[in-house]
Amino acid sequence: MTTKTSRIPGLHKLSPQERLQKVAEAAGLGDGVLSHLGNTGNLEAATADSMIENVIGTLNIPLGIATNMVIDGEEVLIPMATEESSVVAAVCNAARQCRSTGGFTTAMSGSLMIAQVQLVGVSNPEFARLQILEHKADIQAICDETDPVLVKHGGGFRDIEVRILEGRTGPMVVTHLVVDTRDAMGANAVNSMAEAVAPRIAEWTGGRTYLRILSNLADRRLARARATWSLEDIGGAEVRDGILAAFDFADIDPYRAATHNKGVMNGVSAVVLATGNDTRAVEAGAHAYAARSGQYGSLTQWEIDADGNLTGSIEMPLAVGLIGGATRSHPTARIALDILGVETADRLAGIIAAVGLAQNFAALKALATTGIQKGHMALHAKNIAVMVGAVGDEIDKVAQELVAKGKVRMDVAEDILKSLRG
Ligand SMILES: CC(C)(COP(=O)([O-])OP(=O)([O-])OC[C@H]1O[C@@H](n2cnc3c(N)ncnc32)[C@H](O)[C@@H]1OP(=O)([O-])[O-])[C@@H](O)C(=O)NCCC(=O)NCCSC(=O)C[C@@](C)(O)CC(=O)[O-]
Ligand SMILES: NC(=O)C1=CN([C@@H]2O[C@H](COP(=O)(O)OP(=O)(O)OC[C@H]3O[C@@H](n4cnc5c(N)ncnc54)[C@H](OP(=O)(O)O)[C@@H]3O)[C@@H](O)[C@H]2O)C=CC1
Repeated sequence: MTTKTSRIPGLHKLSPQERLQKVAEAAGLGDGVLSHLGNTGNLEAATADSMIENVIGTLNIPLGIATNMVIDGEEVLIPMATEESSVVAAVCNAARQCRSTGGFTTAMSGSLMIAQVQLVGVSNPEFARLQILEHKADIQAICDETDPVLVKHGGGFRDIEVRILEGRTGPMVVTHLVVDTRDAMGANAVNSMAEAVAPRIAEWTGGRTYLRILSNLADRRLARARATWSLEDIGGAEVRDGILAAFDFADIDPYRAATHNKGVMNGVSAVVLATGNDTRAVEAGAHAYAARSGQYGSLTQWEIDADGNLTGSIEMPLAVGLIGGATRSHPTARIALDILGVETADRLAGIIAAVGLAQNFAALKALATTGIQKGHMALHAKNIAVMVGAVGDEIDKVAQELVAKGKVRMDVAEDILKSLRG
């Protein structure tokens, strides 16, 4: 299927239905595709159209529930939106194995976001730095006037820090506005503040300001979670030592650390997405934080306690909100937040950190024992069955036979389906 032309002037001015017609003409889509995209499920086309641009439909991702989680002494059901099999099961599995020790304990470093204002064109950056710091009270007043609603909710300006960076184009003086954004992720609030403060910084220093935007390295908004897995619950010292060796590997090798942290993010991104938060913001923050020492490493830490049990901990930036973004506008995200029963963004961040830790435990345990394929592929078998065209009852039948044969492959699935259909 080739597209006739990608130049469709004014597409954005049409309704989703009209756009779909235009795209169908340009891309040569059939009636089946039109009715498929026309059915937007539980996200109404009008709502979707108010969320992003040039909407022609919606993409449904499964929403699963992870069970067994006890977080800060409370039982919590975790909604997870993901396209990947075994991710939800892995969290259930890890959480089940630390219930006897009380589950997960979480904490937040605060709900502080950083906005950066880049100043260039000053020949005396050290001098400019002090000029900016002297205006802390003015900066506070500008920031708080910019978002009185945030101030009413107990947030607002907290501090500034000014850094001097040596760039290829010359020195730059970078002002960090540290803002408490309470229950919002806070991008819009801090971006507005940075834009309001920037002309004044230029005025005070005689330089020129360019970028005025938040930093996704939200290291003043760290979520922390920890848990203990007893030797009895995990299956003995050999399993523990395998998990420790896996962690050691991740912490010294970026090739392994990337995969290790991908496992953590399987859980983190699934809850971030389910609650209508910004997955890219959280992912960028997580990976930048993992590389903060100069070498990319593990987001989690694994150790042995005085009794020989396995302890795990995680610390990562988690800029998520209960207000703003799609958290309120997407009806399913609102329901996900209700299922979690969270009342503050801090609580949501702590839960997400706990899910990341659980996810990492399950993956490392599988990797250090049976290997990832056994559990993961058994659950992926249904996907394979669908890929080869199984429908209805056939899906379970094909999947079960794939697992029984120990060969979860498309060619094998095709053969099984053929013989099922006689
Ligand atoms: C897959 C399991 C859970 C099987 O694990 P198992 O021990 O064979 O399962 P089980 O049948 O003995 O059940 C144990 C518990 O697991 C849960 N469980 C079990 N099955 C289900 C299911 N269908 N749906 C929901 N929950 C399930 C459930 O809590 C269950 O307890 P129960 O409720 O029965 O009392 C295990 O092998 C596992 O945790 N594997 C890890 C899977 C994983 O990490 N998947 C992510 C995708 S791979 C990846 O992207 C990341 C990676 C691996 O590359 C990261 C890295 O390298 O670090
Ligand atoms: N680099 C990045 O990560 C960027 C991300 N984004 C996007 O920004 C969005 C998130 O922006 P965000 O600023 O959180 O959302 P919003 O601006 O939609 O909502 C936050 C605002 O809600 C109001 N508010 C009401 N009650 C509260 C409360 N209890 N706590 C805090 N604020 C409250 C505040 O004031 P008021 O009513 O006055 O607004 C606050 O500024 C996401 O969609 C993200 O994708 C955008 C740009 C860059």
